[in-house]
Amino acid sequence: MSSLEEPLALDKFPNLNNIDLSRFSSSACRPIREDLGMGQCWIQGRNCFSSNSCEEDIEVHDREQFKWPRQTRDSSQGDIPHRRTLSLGRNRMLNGTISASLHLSDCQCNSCNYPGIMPYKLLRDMPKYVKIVEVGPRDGLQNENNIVPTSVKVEFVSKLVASGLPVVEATSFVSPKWVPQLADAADVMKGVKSLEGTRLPVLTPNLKGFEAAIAAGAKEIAVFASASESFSKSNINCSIEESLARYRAVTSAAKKLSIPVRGYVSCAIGCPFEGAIPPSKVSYVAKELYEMGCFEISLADTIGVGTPGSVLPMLGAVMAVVPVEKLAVHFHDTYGQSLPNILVSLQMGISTVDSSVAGLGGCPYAKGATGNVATEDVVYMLHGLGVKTNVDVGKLLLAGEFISKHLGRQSGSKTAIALGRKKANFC
Ligand SMILES: CC(C)(COP(=O)([O-])OP(=O)([O-])OC[C@H]1O[C@@H](n2cnc3c(N)ncnc32)[C@H](O)[C@@H]1OP(=O)([O-])[O-])[C@@H](O)C(=O)NCCC(=O)NCCSC(=O)C[C@@](C)(O)CC(=O)[O-]
Repeated sequence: MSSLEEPLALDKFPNLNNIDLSRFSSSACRPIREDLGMGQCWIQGRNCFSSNSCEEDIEVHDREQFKWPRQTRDSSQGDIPHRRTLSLGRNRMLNGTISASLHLSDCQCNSCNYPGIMPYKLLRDMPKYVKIVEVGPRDGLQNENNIVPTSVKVEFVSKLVASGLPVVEATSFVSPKWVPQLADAADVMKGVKSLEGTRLPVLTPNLKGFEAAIAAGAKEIAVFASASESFSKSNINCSIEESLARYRAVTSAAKKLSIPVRGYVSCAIGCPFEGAIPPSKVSYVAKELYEMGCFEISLADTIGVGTPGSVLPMLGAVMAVVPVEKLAVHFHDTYGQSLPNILVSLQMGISTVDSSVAGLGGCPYAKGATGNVATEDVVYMLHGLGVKTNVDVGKLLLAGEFISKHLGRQSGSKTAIALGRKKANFC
């Protein structure tokens, strides 16, 4: 049996912490100081002594004016136990696009210009912890043709909570005429409100929804605007400006009750009606939501058309107006681009990721969009990178298995399918 076919114990996910990255480096550039004749090179370090001095390069970069503010993380301000320092990274705007040039230690001198530097360059800025916002019970079930019984929804949320997910979006207080799948929101809240250890926000499109959510026991809510006029009209029957006015009323009512409000920006990359959405439109809506009091802004690729090439400029534009530690990303997997998009988002400093167990999801008002990126796949990637999530993978798989069984179809998570196959082989 080859090593790839051997069962991978859940606590033994491939982890970059266990990989000796130095084996990727050229013998001429080792992770220790060496006199190489031409000078000295220290692959991890900030120093390079040679006639083509790296220190000169570093000084030049240090003096560069950043075109958008590079926010530093402060673990005392939030739940992200990770501190990022400016000395480890920089971003540059070149010809209107983002150059994610991650390290001051990138060395252009003759003796250091080796591909071996890449693993450090790309992975050193990874957050130590990523907060996963599970949206399956809301984004997932809002798009199902068959209405899922309330008792199944309650058990589904309970299983997700048991897996250690820090946030599970439980349901939506929207018009039942618009989304009949979630018409039982108040009953779902009744069933889950005693669950402890996980935040259980709900979506509210207006004051009516907010009041109903609070009456049902919600302790946290989310509002959802769009960067596309046409999608705003289609999804919530009003213009972007009208929606922002509604959300100001909601955030102001929430503030009086000390209810935290999360804000979504839908169509952050593309719109099913308008096509590509300019980053400036996304940053405008994100800034408005942030300024009205949303504690976190989730940037949603509603129809899943983004690639790292379009996600980076969008993030760059938003990071100019909203601190990076207040941002989350929300990818649908229509073109299979979610994981690379998440990876570049982490490299840009984002450490909150929305996902949906079993890859459930989609918006009834965004035709052609498929499910969200599967939580199992995100967790597998993060754990593989050595990033903590506090999620128990075994229990997460059980939650995914539970809902997939109920819906009568295979999970949309590649990780769940692969690990399920392994389990079956060894039973
Ligand atoms: C916003 C509205 C209500 C406007 O809908 P409207 O028809 O313009 O509303 P209205 O104010 O004219 O009221 C019409 C009726 O709806 C009732 N109503 C009004 N508000 C509520 C409420 N909150 N809860 C329950 N009922 C409500 C209201 O009382 C009235 O009842 P009637 O007098 O006819 O009996 C409607 O368009 C709606 O509910 N839209 C929600 C659509 C939705 O949930 N879409 C999916 C979620 S967003 C999403 O998926 C994107 C996201 C977040 O996942 C990120 C991403 O991937 O992009």
